[in-house]
Amino acid sequence: MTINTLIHQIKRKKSFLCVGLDTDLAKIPAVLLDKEDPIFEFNKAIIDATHRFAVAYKPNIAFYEAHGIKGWESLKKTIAYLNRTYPEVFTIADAKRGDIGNTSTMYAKAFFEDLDFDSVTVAPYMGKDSVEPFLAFEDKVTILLALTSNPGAFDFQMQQSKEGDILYQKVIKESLQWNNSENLMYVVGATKAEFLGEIRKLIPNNFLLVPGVGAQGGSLEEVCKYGLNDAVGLLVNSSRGIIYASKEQDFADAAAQQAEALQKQMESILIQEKLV
Ligand SMILES: O=C(O)c1cc(=O)[nH]c(=O)n1[C@@H]1O[C@H](COP(=O)(O)O)[C@@H](O)[C@H]1O
Repeated sequence: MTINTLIHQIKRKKSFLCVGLDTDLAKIPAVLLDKEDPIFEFNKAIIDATHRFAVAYKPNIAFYEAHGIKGWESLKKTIAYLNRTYPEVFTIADAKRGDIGNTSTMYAKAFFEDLDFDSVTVAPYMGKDSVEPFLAFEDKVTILLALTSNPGAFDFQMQQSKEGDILYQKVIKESLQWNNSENLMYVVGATKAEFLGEIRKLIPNNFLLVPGVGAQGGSLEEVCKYGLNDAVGLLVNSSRGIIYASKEQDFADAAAQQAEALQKQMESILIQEKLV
């Protein structure tokens, strides 16, 4: 899916919600555990219940890899279901990959060709040659970690060099020089909303993937205040806050209610900002 199609979907659904599929067997309803593939059954029910309110889905690959071949099969079935049933949604493989060039090419093939995700999250710290193999897929989107939501973001990303550059800002500035940088999105944690104004000065047009509302305590209003641009420019992710709204049989309805509540907040902000 192109970024223009994503923008069209955001305006149509009046939502920039991304639902995170961080599916944990210890947290899903017990009734599903007897099924042949509980992770897929859970994901399918969540997707069917929430797709009206969301424009993107983001399976976090760790939750699948933890179960070996069976987990990878659940992931394959989930992305195939999304692509077949809801081709209008944007899909994100949250894999946080990046390695020497030939290895990155193989990661890119895994997520873009074999699994056919629209995008993948990539860690920038091995530099240009580790990211360009992802950018070489011109019809796909590479999502670079800029300023992450976790407390450890201050360990390295916020460090200032002698020349005065802050590391996450250097990552953004340098990456704009790379081939096909128009296919880049950036991760900025909702817990770091106060930095979004500065970030928007560097990248007024790129989309930002913003995780950290809900369970991590980030505020949607704060994120929108500094992060919105003329094309909306935001995908705000919530995982646990939506998918684990109930551990009972009503889990899908409960997830839909949480997704709808976020969508309604987004809709009123979009209307207020005259973006829809
Ligand atoms: O790349 C990400 O999506 C990501 C980056 C970041 O800075 N912080 C962050 O929480 N994430 C991911 O976003 C999701 C957040 O989940 P919840 O806190 O449950 O909404 C998890 O899958 C995280 O791995």
